[in-house]
Amino acid sequence: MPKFSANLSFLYQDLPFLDRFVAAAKDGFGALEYLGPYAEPKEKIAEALTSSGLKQALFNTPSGDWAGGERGIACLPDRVEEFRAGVAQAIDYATALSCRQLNVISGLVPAGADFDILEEVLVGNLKYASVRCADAGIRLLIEPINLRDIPGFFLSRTDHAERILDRVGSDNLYIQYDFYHMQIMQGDLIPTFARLKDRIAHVQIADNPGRNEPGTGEINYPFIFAELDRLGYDGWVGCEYKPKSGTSEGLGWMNPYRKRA
Ligand SMILES: O=C(O)[C@H](O)C(=O)CO
Ligand SMILES: [Mg+2]
Repeated sequence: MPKFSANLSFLYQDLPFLDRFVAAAKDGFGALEYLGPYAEPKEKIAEALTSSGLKQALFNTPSGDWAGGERGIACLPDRVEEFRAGVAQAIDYATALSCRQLNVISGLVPAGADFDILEEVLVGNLKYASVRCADAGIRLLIEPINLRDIPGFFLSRTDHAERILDRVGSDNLYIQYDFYHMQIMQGDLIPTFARLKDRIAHVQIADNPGRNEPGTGEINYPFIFAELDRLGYDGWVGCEYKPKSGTSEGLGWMNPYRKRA
């Protein structure tokens, strides 16, 4: 049976951030995730997590000026120091929240930049971060993201993610496989997942087009959930979608997967 994690950067947007924790628990999620916890002190987040009774599945390492349009800094040559300081901050928060996974957002390709140099920087940063995370008992992940939603994003395909993993050469670096992004970029969702399953530590879902709830578009999620079970995936399934009309109201798709008392 799939285990669902509520992505609080997408769900419960009508509630203040820390109130989303209990709302997710009430709706039957087992864990939560979000872009980053850094706007709040870690003690406050730990308290909200404890009150909710949920697990912290994952969050991203600091990803630059998100509101200003940045989408990660890990491939940017002039941001290496900032990236590495961010890894320390992320590990500090993750340790306080008993969170065992951190995701790295690669960054946008700057105009005129040399792609090989950016890849070199990303590989160096991931070598550094995968060791720091391993020391703290945390898995490090990278996520390919579709180029329609984020034009110019550095990492958009699984074959590129595989090459990065090979080049980093760490047994503590994994792929975050977001079915929505991969439907847009590649299709062939389950064969690709099956081939890469030992390298995938976290999956995320949303339907396409629209990035709304499962069942609102072209992706056959009942089939995907059954395949995740059949293939022995036992990680969290991150619900990273834009609810069409209210988070709780739109959770009907989850009913077949709720544990029966
Ligand atoms: O947007 C996504 O798919 C991500 O998972 C993310 O964390 C930021 O872009
Ligand atoms: Mg995602």
